Amino acid sequence: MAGANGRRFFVGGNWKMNYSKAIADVVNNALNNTKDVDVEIVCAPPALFIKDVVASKPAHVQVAAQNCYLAKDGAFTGEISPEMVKEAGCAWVILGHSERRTLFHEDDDFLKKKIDYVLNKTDINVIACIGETLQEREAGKTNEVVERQVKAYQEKIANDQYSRVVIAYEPVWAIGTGKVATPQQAQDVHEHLRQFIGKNATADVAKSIRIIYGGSVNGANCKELAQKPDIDGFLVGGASLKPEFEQICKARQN
Ligand SMILES: O=C[C@H](O)COP(=O)(O)O
Repeated sequence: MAGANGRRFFVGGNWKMNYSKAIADVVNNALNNTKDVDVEIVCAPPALFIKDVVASKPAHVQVAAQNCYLAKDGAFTGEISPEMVKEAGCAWVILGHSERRTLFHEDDDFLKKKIDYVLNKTDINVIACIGETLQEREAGKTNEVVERQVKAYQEKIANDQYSRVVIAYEPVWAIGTGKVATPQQAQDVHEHLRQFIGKNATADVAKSIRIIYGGSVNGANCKELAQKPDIDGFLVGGASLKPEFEQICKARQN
C-alpha cells in the first residue's frame, strides 16, 4: 500500500562487506517484527551470502545485490551478472554506491551502461545511488553534482521503467561518519531532485519516484527524517545490521 503521497516507504539495508550467521540472526529477528508494517524492505548482503539470506529471511523482506556487471556471462573475473543476481533470488540491485564510485572508480558513463543493461535485459529493480562529497557541498555544488549523476541514469530510464527505480541520495560526507544530514538538508536536495527528475521525464514520474536518504541513519534520527515530505525511505549501512533496524523500518509508523 502506498502512503498519502502515493509513494510506499522503502528501507534498504546495505550490509556492505559484513556477514556472519550472528549478524543475519540479528537482522532476521529485527525484521520479524515488521511483518505488519506498510514498508518495502530490502536487504543487501555480500554476494556470496545472498542465497543464505534468501533462505532465512522473513517472507515479506526482499533481497538485493550490492553491485553487478553489465553482461550475462563471460570473461569478467570477479564480477557477477544481473542474471546471476536474479537466479540467486534478488529482486533488486544497488548501483553507483559512493564506495563503488570512489574506491572502484565507477563513473557516470559506466553506471549509465549498467542501469541500461539491468532495466532492459532483466526485470531486476534498481536502487540508483548519487551524492556529493563534503568538498562539493562546501563549494556550493551539491545540486550540480546530484543533477549530473541522476541525469546519467535518466538517459537510460524509459518513462515506464521509473517504477523499477529508487533513487538513493547519499551525501558522501554523511556515510559511516555519524554526521547525518539534517532533515531539512536532505529534504532540500530531495525536493530539488524530484523537480529535476520531472523535467527529464514527466510530472507523473516526478510525483511517483521514490527518493530515499542514506548516511548515518539510525534508530534515533530516522523518525524526524521520515516526516519530511520528499524523503520516501532510507538506505542504511551500519544500523541495518543492528536491532535498531526495526525502528528504522517503522520510522513512518511510530
Ligand atoms: O548504503 C548505505 C550508506 O552508505 C549509508 O551507510 P551508513 O548508514 O553506515 O552511514
